[in-house]
Amino acid sequence: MANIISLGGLQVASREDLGKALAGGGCASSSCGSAEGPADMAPETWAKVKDHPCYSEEAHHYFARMHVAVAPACNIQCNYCNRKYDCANESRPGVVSERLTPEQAARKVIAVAAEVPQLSVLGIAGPGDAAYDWRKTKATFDLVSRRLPDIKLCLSSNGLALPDHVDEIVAMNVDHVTLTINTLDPEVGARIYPWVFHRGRRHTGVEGATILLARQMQSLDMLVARGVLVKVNSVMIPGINDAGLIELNRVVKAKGAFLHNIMPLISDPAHGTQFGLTGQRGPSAAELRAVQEACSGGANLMKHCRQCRADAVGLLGEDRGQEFTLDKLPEVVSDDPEKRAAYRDWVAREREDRRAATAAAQVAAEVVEAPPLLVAVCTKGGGRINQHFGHATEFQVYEVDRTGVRFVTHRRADNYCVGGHGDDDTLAEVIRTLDGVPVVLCARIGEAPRAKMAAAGIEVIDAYAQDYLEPAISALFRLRNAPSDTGALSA
Ligand SMILES: C[S@@+](CC[C@H](N)C(=O)[O-])C[C@H]1O[C@@H](n2cnc3c(N)ncnc32)[C@H](O)[C@@H]1O
Ligand code: SF4
Repeated sequence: MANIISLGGLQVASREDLGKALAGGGCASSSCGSAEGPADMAPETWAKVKDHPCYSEEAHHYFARMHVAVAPACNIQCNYCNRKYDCANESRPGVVSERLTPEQAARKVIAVAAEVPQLSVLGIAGPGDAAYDWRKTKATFDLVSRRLPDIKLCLSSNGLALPDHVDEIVAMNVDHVTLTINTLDPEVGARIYPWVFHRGRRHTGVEGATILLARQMQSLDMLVARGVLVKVNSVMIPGINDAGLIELNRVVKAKGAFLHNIMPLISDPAHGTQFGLTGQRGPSAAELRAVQEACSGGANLMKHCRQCRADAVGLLGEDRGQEFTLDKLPEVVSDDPEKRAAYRDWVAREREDRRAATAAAQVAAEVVEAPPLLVAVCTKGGGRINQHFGHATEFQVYEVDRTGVRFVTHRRADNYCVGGHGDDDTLAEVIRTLDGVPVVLCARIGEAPRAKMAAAGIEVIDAYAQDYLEPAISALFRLRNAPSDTGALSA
């Protein structure tokens, strides 16, 4: 088993086989395109983010992250958070199946790294606060970095305790930190944070929110000054902090944040949070998108966040955490860095091909005069249309026009197909999920669900099976809007 590589259910014996298995068709490997990253990003920054699934949308098609639940304690209370330590079935931040000691966590990371060659990042995102529960965070990072020096370390914090540990964070080579900052206004903060605990005292209301905000700004400044890439998370809470998010985006950009992740409040009475119990709703997809669009020109936005659990394992959008619970870990774990190195090598060549194919398709699409089109794709990784429609638990939505193909968002849907049989209720849920998206690209679909989708006004196309996402979407756009004299690709 030492050389087996698995990706999204595929198991292959070598890097070459992995390429073939994922590619099916599409481009052959070549060395065209540029490995330097996006034109507007310094090469040294690209080197830090190119394999980080949260910091690069492109990377999230190839690389996996894992969180270990070593930091249960928290120094503030957020009205949207209820941490659960033994919960297997809720998929939201702050929830884990089991808390781990640093030693258990290190054993788990080594076991996952040996099984999942896509693993590139270890994050500590609670379930409490990684900077407040610092001793355990640091012990875990120390153990893991000694055994797995190629795995990037990152952490997530509300910022209150973080200034006390910035120098240790830098010394440990943690070059990605997520700070949650929900508002610049302490009056608004008082409606989100009932209390904060700082320097041995509990502070409530505007006083607590003022202390928290000052420490968050200090954390951001200190991290940026030391060259750490900062992602700012903001939870969008309609009627409470939404009006201030555009200004917040402007300010964190001015202070040097690398990314801003405006994410929807998850609120359900069953979660037992204060907001869930008082009926505070989360934003609709349209409300979230409107704020994100209004932020254009400000800090770059992360739009591919899956708001994962504090013990998530795998590619974003898949959670393999239950495969790696403590009871399933071998007593003695050994690493296989060769497998990860081979995988990264393969990804580098794949990315070159994908970029070259995207650039060629873009040139062809530039002639088209047509309004933008939204296209959903079914993918299980690798940047390709390689998933059966009935196996998709989420759809990735792109917008295409003559200027190019842009990732917009993902939309979750229940898996309607179990054992090859469609279920009408779940198909109806998929149709609701895809509201406003007229086309889906997938690897395969049965005739019955295709007809039902068509009756709902959504065309599902499997003619681009195994192709890279962007070139396929460009080709479709061109086909739909082909100038009459040029003809078009056929789908
Ligand atoms: C569980 S926290 C752990 C890290 C740290 N304590 C913090 O708050 O940044 C991870 C992220 O989940 C977010 N989060 C927690 N509960 C949420 C909810 N109900 N809806 C949306 N985001 C939530 C937090 O705001 C934070 O950005
Ligand atoms: S700071 Fe993080 S862990 Fe603490 S209550 Fe808020 S969301 Fe939960």
